[in-house]
Amino acid sequence: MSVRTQSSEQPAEAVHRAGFACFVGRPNAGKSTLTNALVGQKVAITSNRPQTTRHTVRGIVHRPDAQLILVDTPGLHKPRTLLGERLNDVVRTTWAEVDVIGFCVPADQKLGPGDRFIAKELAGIRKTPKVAIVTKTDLVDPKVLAEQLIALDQLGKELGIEWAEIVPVSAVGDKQVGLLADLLIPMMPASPPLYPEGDLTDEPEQVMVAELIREAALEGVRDELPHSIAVVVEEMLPREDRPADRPLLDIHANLYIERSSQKGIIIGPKGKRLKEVGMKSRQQIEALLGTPVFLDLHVKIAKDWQRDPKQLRKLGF
Ligand SMILES: Nc1nc2c(ncn2[C@@H]2O[C@H](COP(=O)(O)OP(=O)(O)OP(=O)(O)O)[C@@H](O)[C@H]2O)c(=O)[nH]1
Repeated sequence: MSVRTQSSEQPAEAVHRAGFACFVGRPNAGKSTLTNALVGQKVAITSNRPQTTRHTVRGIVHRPDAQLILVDTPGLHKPRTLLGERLNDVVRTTWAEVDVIGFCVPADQKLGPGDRFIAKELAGIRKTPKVAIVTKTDLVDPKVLAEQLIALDQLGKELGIEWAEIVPVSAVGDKQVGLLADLLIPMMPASPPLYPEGDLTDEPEQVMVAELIREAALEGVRDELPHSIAVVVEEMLPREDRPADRPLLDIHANLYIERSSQKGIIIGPKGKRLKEVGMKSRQQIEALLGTPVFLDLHVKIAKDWQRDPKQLRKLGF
């Protein structure tokens, strides 16, 4: 077993490389946080609750000799609803298309049935190289980390997966994140840059804005409304008749819930909660887009949207 540490030397390469990598792992494994750390900016929303990520968000790591495009997929899980099935399809399609798959396992939790379920699926995808990544190494001592690295190595042998690398990282502690990029880049095909320099994501702005609103809306009510919130940005338009040095972007968004009984929770007493959601997400959107924003946010009921194909399509799934 070879485990990578910072001291490993990488041979210099003259050829430009560009390609796609995706991180997989059970919910809460730290995939979104790792994507953000690699890209150096918040592109995927994170939370301490599983299954936050619904959209395939790409982050782009730029190097003089390479572009590494990260595809952040939702966690693969046993489907209970139509939404669950769709999400799993998205995950498998992504796996078949990328140049390398990073299998993420948190250092602070023993390998469990959830990890095995995903690893077994991975074993079935023969062509794509796989890298095992132990995340959140800042949470454990070296002994526990070593045990986790060995467990991953053994899991690979048991299932017939040959890990191209086994890499421990801490996205929060910024340990070995750069090294991970160094290891993934040589696995990319020789290719000119696929995105303009400086682009960090190709996710449409409206989707990222919707995700920021959803993240703010979920805060504090996850227990009551675990997966019942969807957000659609209906319109984003620069306000007319504004002087060039004082632009304002008008954003109209709808926040969908499944039942009228959930409305009170989202809006809060005298609309206080919704106001806070609006204020908080507006600040994040302004930081993301670099322009002042007027956010017009409405709560709507889309009855049982997670089970209804028509509604799912409308909400972008
Ligand atoms: N201490 C520590 N916590 C981390 C690290 N990486 C992620 N976390 C935390 O772990 C939780 C889950 O992280 P996410 O990045 O949202 O996990 P995910 O795998 O994308 O989760 P899903 O979207 O549910 O699939 C969050 O509370 C993170 O702050 C790390 O390197 N160290």
